[in-house]
Amino acid sequence: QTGTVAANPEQYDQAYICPVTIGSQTLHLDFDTGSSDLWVFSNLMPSSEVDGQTEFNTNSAGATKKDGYTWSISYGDGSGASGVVYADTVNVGGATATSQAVEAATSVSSEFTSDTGSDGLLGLAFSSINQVKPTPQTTFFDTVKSSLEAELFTADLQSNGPGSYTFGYIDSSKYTGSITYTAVDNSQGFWGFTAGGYTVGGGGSNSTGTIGSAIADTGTSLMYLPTAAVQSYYSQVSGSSYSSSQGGYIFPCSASLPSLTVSIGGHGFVVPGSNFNYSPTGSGNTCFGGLQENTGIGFTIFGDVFLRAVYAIFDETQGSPRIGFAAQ
Ligand SMILES: NCc1ccc(-c2ccco2)nc1
Repeated sequence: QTGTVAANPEQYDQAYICPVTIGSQTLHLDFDTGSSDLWVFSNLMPSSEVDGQTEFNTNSAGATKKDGYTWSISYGDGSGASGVVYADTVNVGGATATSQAVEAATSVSSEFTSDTGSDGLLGLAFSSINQVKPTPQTTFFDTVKSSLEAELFTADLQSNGPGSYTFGYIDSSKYTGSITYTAVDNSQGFWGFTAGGYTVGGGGSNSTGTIGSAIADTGTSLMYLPTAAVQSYYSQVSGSSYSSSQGGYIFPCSASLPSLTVSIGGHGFVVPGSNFNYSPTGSGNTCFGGLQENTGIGFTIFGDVFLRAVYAIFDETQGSPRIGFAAQ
C-alpha cells in the first residue's frame, strides 16, 4: 500500500498539520520526525485544556483500551502531554494501520491548548524513544512499513501553502536533479546524520568549519546550528543582533538575508535567504531569525526552515536507515 497526505502549514510555517483518520474520526496532527508518539486530544481531557481541538472519542466502537498502559512526554520547547493508550485503525492518506497505538491525552500543556490548529502529534522518529509504559509502542511508520510498497516516507514542506508527506513511494515530481543519500545514526532514536561545511551567501568564500552531527526534525520550526555558523551568518545581516528578550537573533524586517549552503553527502543544498525570515517580533519592525544557535539544545536541528528547501526521503529500504535529500 501507499499513502499521500497534505501537509498544511500553521501561521508562520510554525508546524505542518495533516489530516489523519482514526476509526471514524478525522483529526489534524502535527507530523514530527523528532518524536515517536502518536498522541491526540481526547474526551478524557478537562475542558479547560481544550480550545476547539477535535477530541478522539475513546468510547468509539473501534477503540480498544490497552489496560495498564500510560504515557507522558515532554519536548525540547518545554511543552508536554500525558494520558492512556488505545488501539484503533489509523489511516494516513490511504496507508492504513489496522491496529495502531493511539495515545489519548488526559492532560496537555498550555502550549498545545493554545495551538488551536493541532489535535495532537504523529511521531515519525524511531520507536526506540516511544514513551508508552510499561511497553513502548511502534510509530505509525513502523506499524505499516512492512505493508508499504517501499519501506520509506517522504516530506515535501512548502512555505505558506500545502506540501505533502508520502508513505511507500518517492514522488519524482517533487524534486529536481538527483537524490543524495547519507547514513542515519538512529542510536538516539532520531533521524541523525552528519552535515559538512557551510557557505553564507553565494560568495563561496565564507565556508568556515563543518556542522557535524544533526537531526532532521519536521516538528521543529527553525534551524539550529553551532554558534560559529550562526554568528557567521548574522555577520552578513546588517542591523542584526542577539536579543535576550526575544530569545534569539533578530534583524530589521527590511534586511536583505543571505542564502546558506550546507554540504550533505558531498552535495551543497541551498537554503534561500527568505527562509530565514521567520516572523515579526511584534516590536520595532524587527523580525525573528529562522536560524538560531543550538546552544542549550544539545544537538543541531535541521527543522522546517531547512526542510522547506529540499525534498526529504526517510528511508529504511536498505536494512540500515538512510536519509535522502534533493533540491526542489
Ligand atoms: N518537536 C515536538 C513538538 C511539536 C510541537 C510542539 C508544540 C508546542 C506547542 C505547539 O506545538 N512542541 C514540540
